[in-house]
Amino acid sequence: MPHPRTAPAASLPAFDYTVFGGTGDLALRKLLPALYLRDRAGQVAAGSRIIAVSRSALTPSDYRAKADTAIRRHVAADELDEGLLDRFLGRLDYVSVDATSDSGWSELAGRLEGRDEPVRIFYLATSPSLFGPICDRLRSAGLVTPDARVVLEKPIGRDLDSAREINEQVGAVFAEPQIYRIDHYLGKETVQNLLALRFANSLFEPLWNANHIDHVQITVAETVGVEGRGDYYDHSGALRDMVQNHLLQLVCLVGMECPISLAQESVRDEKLKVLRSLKPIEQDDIATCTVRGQYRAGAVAGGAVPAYADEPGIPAGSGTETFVALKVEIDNWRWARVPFYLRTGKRLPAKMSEIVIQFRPIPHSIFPQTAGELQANRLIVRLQPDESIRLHLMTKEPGPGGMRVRPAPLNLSFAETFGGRFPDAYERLLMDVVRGNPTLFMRRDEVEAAWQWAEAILEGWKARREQPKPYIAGTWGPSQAIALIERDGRTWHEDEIPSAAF
Ligand SMILES: NC(=O)C1=CN([C@@H]2O[C@H](COP(=O)(O)OP(=O)(O)OC[C@H]3O[C@@H](n4cnc5c(N)ncnc54)[C@H](OP(=O)(O)O)[C@@H]3O)[C@@H](O)[C@H]2O)C=CC1
Ligand SMILES: O=C1O[C@H](COP(=O)(O)O)[C@@H](O)[C@H](O)[C@H]1O
Repeated sequence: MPHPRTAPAASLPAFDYTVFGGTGDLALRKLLPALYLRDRAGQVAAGSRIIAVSRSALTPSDYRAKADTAIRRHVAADELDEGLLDRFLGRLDYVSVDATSDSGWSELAGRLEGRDEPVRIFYLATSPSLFGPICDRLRSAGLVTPDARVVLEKPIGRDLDSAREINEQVGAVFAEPQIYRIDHYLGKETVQNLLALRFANSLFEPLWNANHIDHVQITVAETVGVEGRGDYYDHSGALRDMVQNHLLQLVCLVGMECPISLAQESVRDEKLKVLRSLKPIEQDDIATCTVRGQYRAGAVAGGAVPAYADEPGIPAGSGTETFVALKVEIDNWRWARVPFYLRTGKRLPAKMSEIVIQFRPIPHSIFPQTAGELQANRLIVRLQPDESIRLHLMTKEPGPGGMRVRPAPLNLSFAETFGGRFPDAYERLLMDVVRGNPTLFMRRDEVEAAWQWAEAILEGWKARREQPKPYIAGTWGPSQAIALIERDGRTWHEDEIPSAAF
């Protein structure tokens, strides 16, 4: 019987969310559905507005029609309610503004004038090259009030220098506490639960170190290809798109010390220490600690899919990686010589993200060989789908006939325990901005520390002219990724992949 979820829809202040890039894929597919769902949950205060902005010449009612279509497409049918959708659409407005010219700014200012009460938020869902120009013009238009907030979508740059430049440009207009850099993985329920698992239980923390943990695996696997974002993706690749941000944030949450509280700076301070302790992967380590891959044509979920090179928007002969596997070390007392094996890729056999904590074997066995093979304990945190936490323990096989042991899981399934739907990451994060809580957003120093570490890998690949190794779509990446972990006498955890995880 699921435990009833009791979270009340906390009352939040009214807001004016100005969404630059309001006609783009991100706004229509993620942001509007998330705001609609929060409105449906009763969290959007009366008088709140969403002002979409882009260059397209649309009237507010054209935009509402676009939003209506997008919400109907991207929100589950049982969460659509005609009355609530109408109310939500009534909160939407649209202004045509060009971020790179004077066009439209006075109209936008007119929309926000006299609205001192609601929380003023600017969400920049545009190319990062527009972040600086948009902030400059917001300032010139007199729209940056002391309490205004700005939300920056990833990617924040494509290397350390460009990230610094963007941070400088935005920082010249907004103070750091006003800046919310999104990493949507931090908004996922199961990712936040890592804090609860580690620091709301006394069971694991004494064992959470190099004395008891043999290694950690983090897999973020996707079945999709580049989904019409070929132009962006080909300039990015898996290391920039997924590792520099999402996977490193997961490493931080697994690896960090207990923060002194959940207060915003405490958590971010601890994550920063992990990022700064990451052992640099130098050029000489590239061959043993990294694998780049690119998918060839194959089959995913029973359907044929083209090679990356044949996806729309991908130039012939592209050397961009769609898969990365890494062996990473955190150079500190807690994690000395404990490898963190990371892998992520597109067109893999399943959509599945999980963290595996592999404990060390027992120091001495009292069991005869006939009892069966003793396997070391393993904690598996399934982030998505089928969110769960499983602890593999050695257990006596019931029945007479001597002692036989085998591994069996203690299984905490989120769906069975809590029931209901889990809010999408954007729902949580968009409301945290309204709340003024930046804990689940990245601070400038975190982003830059992550780039500094990731950049060494990019430079190593460049210096060695490392071409991506081919893998067939629908497989777990190039064979070199298997070798990366097997060289150390370990294997990737792949035995509990749900067949329906597409
Ligand atoms: N789509 C996704 O799932 C994700 C996207 N991101 C990032 O978010 C950003 C936006 O992505 P996405 O929505 O996919 O991109 P799109 O290309 O779909 O949208 C870009 C938006 O920016 C607007 N725009 C472009 N130039 C200007 C300008 N000069 N002035 C004002 N508006 C402008 C476009 O409208 P118009 O042409 O009418 O001006 C459009 O609304 C990118 O940096 C992307 O990497 C991050 C995570 C996920
Ligand atoms: O940020 C990104 O994340 C998505 C994967 O997110 P998920 O929530 O579906 O796991 C990825 O497809 C995209 O390329 C990347 O930009």
